[in-house]
Amino acid sequence: METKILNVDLGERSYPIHIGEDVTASIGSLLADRGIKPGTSLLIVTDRNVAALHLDRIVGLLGQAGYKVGTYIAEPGEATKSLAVLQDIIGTALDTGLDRNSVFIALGGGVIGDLCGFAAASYMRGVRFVQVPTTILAHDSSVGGKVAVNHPKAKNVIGAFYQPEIVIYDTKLLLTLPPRDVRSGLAEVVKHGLIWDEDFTSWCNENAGRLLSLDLEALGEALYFGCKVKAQVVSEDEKENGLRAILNLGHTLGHALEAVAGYGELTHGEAISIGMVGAARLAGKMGYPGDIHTVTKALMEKFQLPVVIDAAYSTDDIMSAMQHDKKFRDGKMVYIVPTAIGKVKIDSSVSADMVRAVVDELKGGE
Ligand SMILES: NC(=O)c1ccc[n+]([C@@H]2O[C@H](COP(=O)([O-])OP(=O)(O)OC[C@H]3O[C@@H](n4cnc5c(N)ncnc54)[C@H](O)[C@@H]3O)[C@@H](O)[C@H]2O)c1
Ligand SMILES: O=C(O)C(=O)C[C@@H](O)[C@H](O)[C@H](O)COP(=O)(O)O
Ligand SMILES: [Zn+2]
Repeated sequence: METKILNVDLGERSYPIHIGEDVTASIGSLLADRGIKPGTSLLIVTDRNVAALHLDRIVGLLGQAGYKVGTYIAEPGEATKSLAVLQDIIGTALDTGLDRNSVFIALGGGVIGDLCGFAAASYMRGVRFVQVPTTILAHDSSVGGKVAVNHPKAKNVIGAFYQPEIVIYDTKLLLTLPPRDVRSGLAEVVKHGLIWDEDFTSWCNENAGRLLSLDLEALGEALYFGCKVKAQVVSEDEKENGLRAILNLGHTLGHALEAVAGYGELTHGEAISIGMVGAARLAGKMGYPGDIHTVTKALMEKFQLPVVIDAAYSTDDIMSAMQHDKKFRDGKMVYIVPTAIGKVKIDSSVSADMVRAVVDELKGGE
C-alpha cells in the first residue's frame, strides 16, 4: 500500500496521521516537518517486547537524523498503565535533563501510547509527544488524544485529553505481532464498522482471513478506515461532549470486565468483543432487530474473539465496576446501543435490570 495521510482537524492542535509500509524510515524528516528540530532531546517510551524487535532501528534512524535520544523500557502488559510506572518515566526524564522543549515518543501499542501520552501531558505541565503505534489496536489509541493510566478500580480514570504532534503508523512493524494481539486489535477495527458503516462491516467479514494472516494490503485498508472514522469523530467532538461517545461501543461492559478479571487477564480487544456482543443483546431486548446480535456475535467468532463472560466473575462486581464508566452522569447509566449494523445510539434510558440480565445471559454462555 502506498503511504496515506489523514488529518485530525483541531485548529492549531491539528496533526497528520501517516500510514504505510516503512513510514518509520522517514521518522527524522517527519519530525522535522512538524517543527521538532534535529538536536531536540527525545525520550522514547516503549515496552520490553517492542524494544527487542524494533527499538534499535528507531534509535538509529533518529540518531542519524541528529536527535538526542534517550529510552525508557517498561514491562509489557496492561499493569504497566499505572501511576507507579508514570512516576518512573518522569524520574527518567528528570535524570536525563529533559526540559520543556523535549519530546516524548510512544513506540508501542495502546498501553505505551496511553501511558507515554499522559506522561507527556504531565511532565513540566506538558511537553510535545509523538505516536509511533506498533499494534493493530493502536490505530484507535494513537489517534484522538485520550491518554491515561488505570486505577485498580477502573480503567483510564487518571488521564487527560492531550493530542500528539503526529502519528507515524508503519504497517510493517505489525508483522511481528503475536496472534492473540492481532485478534485483539481487529476487535477495534470491527468496532469502527459497527458504529459507522455497514459496508465496511461486510468488508471485514469477507476479509477476516486476510486480516488475521496480516496481509499488509488488507490491514492498510482497515487501519486507514478506522483512523478516518476516528479522525472525523474527534475533529467534531474532541472532549466527548456528545458524538465521541459512540467510539465507546462495548466499552462500558468491556472496561468493567478488564478491571474485575484483573488487568491483563483479558486483552482490551477481547473485553470489548464481549462488550459489543452484550450491547447487541441489549439492543434486542430494546426491540431493535434481532440480526444485530446474530451478526455481531458471528463477526466476533470469525475473528476468534470471545463472546461470553467467564462464569467465575461475579455479576455484582461487574455491575458495580460499570458504575465508574466515564459516560455516566449524575448516577444515570449511558450505553452505546447498536440500532442497526453500522449505526448506534447514545442511550440514557437503559435500565440496570436489563443490563444485569444481559450479563447473566453472557455468563450462562448464551
Ligand atoms: N487512548 C485511546 O483512545 C485508546 C483506544 C483503544 C485502546 N486503548 C488502550 O490501549 C490498550 C491496549 O492496547 P494494545 O492492545 O496495543 O496493548 P499493548 O500495548 O499491551 O500491546 C499488546 C502486546 O503486544 C506487544 N507488542 C506491541 N507491538 C508489538 C509488535 N510490533 N510486535 C510484537 N509485539 C508487540 C506488547 O509488548 C504487548 O505485549 C488498553 O490499555 C486500552 O485501554 C486506548
Ligand atoms: O477514543 C475514544 O473516545 C474511545 O472511546 C476509544 C476507545 O476504544 C478506547 O478504549 C478509549 O480509551 C476508551 O475511553 P474511555 O473514556 O472510556 O476510557
Ligand atoms: Zn477501546
